[in-house]
Amino acid sequence: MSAIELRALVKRYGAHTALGGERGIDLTVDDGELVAILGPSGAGKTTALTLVAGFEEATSGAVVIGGRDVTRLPAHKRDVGVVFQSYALFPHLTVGENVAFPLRTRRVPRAERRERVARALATVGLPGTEERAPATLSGGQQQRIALARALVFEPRILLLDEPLAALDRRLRDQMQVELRALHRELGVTMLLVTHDQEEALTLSDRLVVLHDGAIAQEGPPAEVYRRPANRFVAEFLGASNLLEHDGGLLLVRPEDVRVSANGAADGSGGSGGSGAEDTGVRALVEDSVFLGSRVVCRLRTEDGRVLLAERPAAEQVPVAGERVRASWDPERTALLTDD
Ligand SMILES: Nc1ncnc2c1ncn2[C@@H]1O[C@H](COP(=O)(O)OP(=O)(O)OP(=O)(O)O)[C@@H](O)[C@H]1O
Repeated sequence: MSAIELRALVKRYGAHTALGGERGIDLTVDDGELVAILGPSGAGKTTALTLVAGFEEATSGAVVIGGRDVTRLPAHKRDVGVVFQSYALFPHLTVGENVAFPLRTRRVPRAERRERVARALATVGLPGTEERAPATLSGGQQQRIALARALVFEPRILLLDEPLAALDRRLRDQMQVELRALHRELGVTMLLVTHDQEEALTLSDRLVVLHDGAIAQEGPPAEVYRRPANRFVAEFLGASNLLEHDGGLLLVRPEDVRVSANGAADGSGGSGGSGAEDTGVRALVEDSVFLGSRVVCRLRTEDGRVLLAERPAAEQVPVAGERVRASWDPERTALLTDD
């Protein structure tokens, strides 16, 4: 059964349509799935979550949770846990009291409360912190407490709005891994909102790209990345070379651009050899930027176009001023037609 269903969902604020465009949003999230909603600022991501959570009421359409129409049901009756970017812990309450909060409002008896709080804190890797004040914890720890608070009443669905945005890069990477592990362990359905494409690609089973309140594309992350429906999706998901081709735009991801010394035979080494020579172009290396494990080269083709190539730093990488040949496997490209 599907965990969440959005049916022709629309939210307007006055004359402004925040979500739903002309036809409304249709989206199904399966039981136990982790779906990421990705989009730029103002795309309607938070609006979508607040409608599922019940913090705002839909203008039209329906929200169905576990087969039940909850469109007009208040938030606390929806069996949905929510985690926001700013951990929003109550500063005057201890960690234990913070996590116990949803159990209190649900009138769970004291002894059971204590047990479930301890379990939730252990789940997020912070056992025994009940008596601490939130202010004595790091940002990452506070975010884990917020997660424990959302999990403590064992909701069927967890909504996460930019849950890692306030954390620094290293902690964010670590928490991404932990969130995935938690998702696997608990089997809870997760709907996550982010504007960070890497986070969405890393975390989700399925990706929904929002643009101006409408779904631009949805699908498994690798598929959306490799076969974007249009230019907006292609560029939003990562660096893109877009080349005019037969009345369409040919997408070549920078990591698929091979660079070899000018004039050298291309496609050697048995990498499929499917016509790589046909797509090879001569270019000048304008710049070569070292990124640790990778190097990004900006190439200028003979007809004046810029081409980005991203190569593993372990490879022989060309330097600025070098003349090279750039090529790619046609099978690794996608033709964008609907722009
Ligand atoms: N309470 C509100 N009143 C009026 N307009 C609103 C309200 N909430 C959101 N909007 C508008 O609806 C649109 C979608 O907003 P929303 O917050 O859902 O976008 P978002 O994709 O989450 O963006 P961000 O990544 O910046 O949070 C925006 O144009 C926003 O200004």
